[in-house]
Formats: sequence, C-alpha cells, structure tokens
Amino acid sequence: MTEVTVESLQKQLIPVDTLPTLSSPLENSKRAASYKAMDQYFLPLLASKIPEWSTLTIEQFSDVEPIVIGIGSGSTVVYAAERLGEIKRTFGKVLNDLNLICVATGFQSENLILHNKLRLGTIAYYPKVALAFDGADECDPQLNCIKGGGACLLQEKLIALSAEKFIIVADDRKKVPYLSYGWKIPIEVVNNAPTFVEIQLKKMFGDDLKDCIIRESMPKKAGAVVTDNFNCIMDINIGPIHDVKKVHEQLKSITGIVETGLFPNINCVAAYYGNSDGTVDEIFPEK
Ligand SMILES: O=C[C@H](O)[C@H](O)[C@H](O)COP(=O)(O)O
Repeated sequence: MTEVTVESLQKQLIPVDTLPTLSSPLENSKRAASYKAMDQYFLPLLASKIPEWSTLTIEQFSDVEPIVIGIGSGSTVVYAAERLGEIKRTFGKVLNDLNLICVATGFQSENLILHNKLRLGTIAYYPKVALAFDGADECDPQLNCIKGGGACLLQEKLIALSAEKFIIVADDRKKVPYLSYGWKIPIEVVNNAPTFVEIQLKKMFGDDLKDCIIRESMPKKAGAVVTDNFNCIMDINIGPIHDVKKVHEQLKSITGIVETGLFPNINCVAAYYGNSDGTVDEIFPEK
C-alpha cells in the first residue's frame, strides 16, 4: 500500500480559506484556528492507522481499540467538531462509529458531537483520551489557562486530565502575558456554600480579593447560573496570577469549592490562535 501522509489526507479535505466567510472576522479566526489544530493533531493519528484499518471488514472494526477524542465547550471548539465531522465523512471507509469516539465536557459539547454525526461516548467507559480540543478564556506563554466562561470548567478539566494531549483553540484575544490579565477566575461552588466560600477567600487573600461575584443567568433567567453538575459559579478577582498551580491549590483547599477555572498546563501541547487576517499562530508551551 502507498504511504499515507498527512498531506495526502489533507488534500481530500476542504481548505479552510475556500469556505464561505462567516458573520465576522472573529468567527473566521476561530474557525481557522480550530481547523488547523484538528488537522495538525488528528490527521497524523489517522495516517498512522489507515494502513491497518483499510484492510478490515466492518465486523473486524468491532475489535479495534477506538481513537477517543475530547470535544470541549464554547464558541471556538464548535469548528473543531465541525472539522472532525468532515474528516469522518471523508474517510468513512476507515473511520466509523466503532473506531472514533468523542467524549463531551457538558451539555453543549454533547450536542456538538451529535450534531456533527460523531459517536458520543462517556468518559467512564472511555477513560483514555488521545486528544482533547478545547477553548480558553485566557492562555499564558506556558499554556496555563483560565477556562469556565461557559461554566463548563469541571467536566472540561476531567477530560483535559484524561487526555494524552490537550490542544487549545482560540482567537488571538485570548493570548495574554499572565493569567487574570483581564479575566476573573471562575470557581465552581456547591450551591449552598457561596457565603462560606467568600468568607474563606477574604481570610485567604485579604485586600487582594477585589471581586467575588455569583454568576447570574440574567437576562434569560433570574437567579444564579446552574452548572451541568448543579452547582453555581463565582467569578473572583485576586489580581494577576503568576504561580497558577499555587493559586489553584489554595482555592481547592477551601471546602465548598468543587473546581477552579485555573488550568495549570494540563497536558497542553499547543495553542492555536486565530488572527482576524485569517492567519493562525501555533504556540508551544514556553519552558
Ligand atoms: O466553560 C467554557 C469554556 O471554558 C470555554 O472553552 C471558554 O469559555 C472559551 O470559550 P470561547 O471559545 O467561546 O471563547
């Protein structure tokens, strides 16, 4: 069989710059970043499997160990799921519901997987994730990030920690010199604990605690945002974060805080930032 290269696979896919433009340069940049990330990380994996998989009958596929892909949440990863859907359609002969499984980071992510006709699996059944693609609210040069703008941080962290490689897809506004540059830290809190948590945060951070706000779901619903895990979200500002791991651990030591939106480089191998001119910056973690 002739050698299968990433280039030969990519030639069979639609080049992103030939697609109709989206509603804004920002959306185009998110799509460009996500498509590039998916091509760069998923296609090599597929290329390595095709020689064996192209010899199998559909019955034999049931004995194959599937590639498990994590699909995150937010507005950018939408395009990563779209590209994966296209890849599956294009290489349908070697890629099917038995050997490509997607695990979700919440309700939105599940729908994204199903909408793109990808097979949904659970992290309980497929705990070994090869690649996870997800967005970020802020990402520093070491590829530590803040996540949780869409309140999905807990399940996102579960998938990121289960992934061999975690890949960030974002627009270039998310690239920052340090965390909490312009974004608060979301924390997921058990829903009767916000007052207790605020008291503990004041004790821990003193005057550095500038904001501690329960996230509201107004105007669409009165009251606090309820996460997919039936908790609430507090957005806190304690100033610039330089030691991400330390702050994450301090926050996690407070009873009532289930998880934090600080991701101290969790298996993150690269970030793809789309620029408004259609180019994409591929960034690897600084040592
Ligand atoms: O909870 C939501 C997530 O962490 C998102 O991945 C994050 O907010 C980035 O979303 P977007 O791609 O829409 O900027």
